[in-house]
Amino acid sequence: MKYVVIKCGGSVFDSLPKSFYENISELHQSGVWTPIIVHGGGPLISSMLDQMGVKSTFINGLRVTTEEVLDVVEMALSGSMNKQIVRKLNAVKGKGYGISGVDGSLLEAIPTEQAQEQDLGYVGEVRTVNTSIIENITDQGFIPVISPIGMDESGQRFNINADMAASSIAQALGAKLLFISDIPGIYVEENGVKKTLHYAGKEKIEQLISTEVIYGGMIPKVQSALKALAHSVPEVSIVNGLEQNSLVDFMDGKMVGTRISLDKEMPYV
Ligand SMILES: Nc1ncnc2c1ncn2[C@@H]1O[C@H](COP(=O)(O)OP(=O)(O)O)[C@@H](O)[C@H]1O
Ligand SMILES: CC(=O)N[C@@H](CCC(=O)OP(=O)(O)O)C(=O)O
Repeated sequence: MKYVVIKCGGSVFDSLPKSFYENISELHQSGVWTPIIVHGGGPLISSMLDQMGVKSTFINGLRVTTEEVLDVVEMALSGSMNKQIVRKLNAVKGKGYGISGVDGSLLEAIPTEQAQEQDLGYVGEVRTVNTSIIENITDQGFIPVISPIGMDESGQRFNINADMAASSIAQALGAKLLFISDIPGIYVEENGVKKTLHYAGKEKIEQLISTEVIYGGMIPKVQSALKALAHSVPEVSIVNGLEQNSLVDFMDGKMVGTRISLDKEMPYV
């Protein structure tokens, strides 16, 4: 089976058009590609924490996660966000099947190195993806919709950045990986003019992080993209979910958003 992991960012979720879900459903029905949705929900978590008067901070794009924050993260992601996406898919005759990384121990997690070094609390990364859970769902004709909460052997939950979770799932399946976000790709500024890169190689990305042109939530996104490419993921792009055909164009191999690569030069231009 040929999989494509579609990571849907919380930044753009509220604005995604119905056609976004129709495109995923049509892709699934075409029978060539099996989509898997991995979603975030950072803005919803932040607003729920705000309402509760709990302060929340980020270090290099990762949320410092106490036990109290973890409760809200799980509610927002595995409850609200996950079910909203399933409903939106099902409303266009897609066959969404919501599952959290905890269910069936889909995402076995360990604390990230950064969590240990910088006191991020319960921030995890994926150690193992139990792909049989995904295969069972897709074999039954469903589109898995996955929230990025992981668990270790002792039952401890971890908050996993959704870009990192999507990358790990794509690596485990050798799937294509598409990041849907609220920007048309990676921005750079040249002579005071902001432009979007159509292509970004590893060296360029490292330079953009070190010069802070890439910051915040874009850091784990590009790092996850590079890690995926180094581990059997054939293609990774970042696209704007608000552009009508971004998913279809990506699947057709057209130039859309920013294509990430390990190479300095774009391989096919
Ligand atoms: N160089 C850059 N180009 C584009 N966006 C960037 C860049 N550096 C940081 N960002 C920020 O990254 C955000 C996307 O990451 P994030 O907020 O985590 O979104 P998502 O919820 O879609 O994963 C953009 O909205 C933008 O504010
Ligand atoms: C550790 C960490 O930062 N986890 C993220 C999980 C959600 C997420 O990644 O959502 P987006 O894709 O919308 O950014 C968080 O708590 O916000």
